[in-house]
Amino acid sequence: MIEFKGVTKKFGSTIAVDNVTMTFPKGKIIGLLGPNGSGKSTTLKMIASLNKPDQGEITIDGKSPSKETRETLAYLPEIDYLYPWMTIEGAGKFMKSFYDDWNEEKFQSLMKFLNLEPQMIIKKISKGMRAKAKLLLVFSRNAKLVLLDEPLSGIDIFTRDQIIDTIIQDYCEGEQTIILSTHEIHEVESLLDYVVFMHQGTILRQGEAEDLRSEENKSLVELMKEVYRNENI
Ligand SMILES: Nc1ncnc2c1ncn2[C@@H]1O[C@H](COP(=O)(O)OP(=O)(O)OP(=O)(O)O)[C@@H](O)[C@H]1O
Repeated sequence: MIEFKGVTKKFGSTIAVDNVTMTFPKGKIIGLLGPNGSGKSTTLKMIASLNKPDQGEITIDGKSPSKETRETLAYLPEIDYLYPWMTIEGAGKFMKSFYDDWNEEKFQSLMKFLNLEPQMIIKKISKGMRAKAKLLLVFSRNAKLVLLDEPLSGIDIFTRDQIIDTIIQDYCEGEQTIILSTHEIHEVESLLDYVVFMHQGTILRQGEAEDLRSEENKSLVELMKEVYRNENI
């Protein structure tokens, strides 16, 4: 379980996350949803211990984000962080040297599933392939907590389906927690157990996807449109 208590993060005069108190439940696929600039990436970076809150406290199973918690989580950043000169296989070896939870068997089978080749060089492959390579490196670890920042951004619909299939392929409900940020909820609606709607650094609404759907008698896409319409977005 990840808890935020009065968490604020500022960049100069911009308040990226504004006094947020909330809980991300364990063992679920959680959608962190919201328009551009609502604070999704900053939230994920603070969980990944890449940014520190200016105020408040974050705990992951009772521990503050640190080098130790970072080693047990897998984080897919929005940016292209892969070394351009590396091959897919080389990138795998690189990650393997860092993480004890690396699963070589999973790496090999997922590489085939994603139609990636060991000798492909990162700088020579397409953007969609690089997105798949990033996902390959994240899901080749047996991490209990997976943070995916905009995994579908700029990816064509065929590759999107493959990425969604990868996310659910080995997902073990109750054991692994996946938090994924996106503003493209229609693509991931069927995947999500739990949703958090963010806007201007605050949480507008959160809850079990099923409960929200039945309470409101609406799909999450319709609900999201309504939530943000009320905020005049
Ligand atoms: N390193 C930074 N320096 C300055 N401002 C930042 C930095 N990171 C985020 N911000 C600002 O904080 C606010 C929240 O940004 P954040 O990237 O968390 O939002 P987001 O919901 O992930 O947006 P997007 O969907 O566009 O990725 C924005 O106004 C952004 O410009």
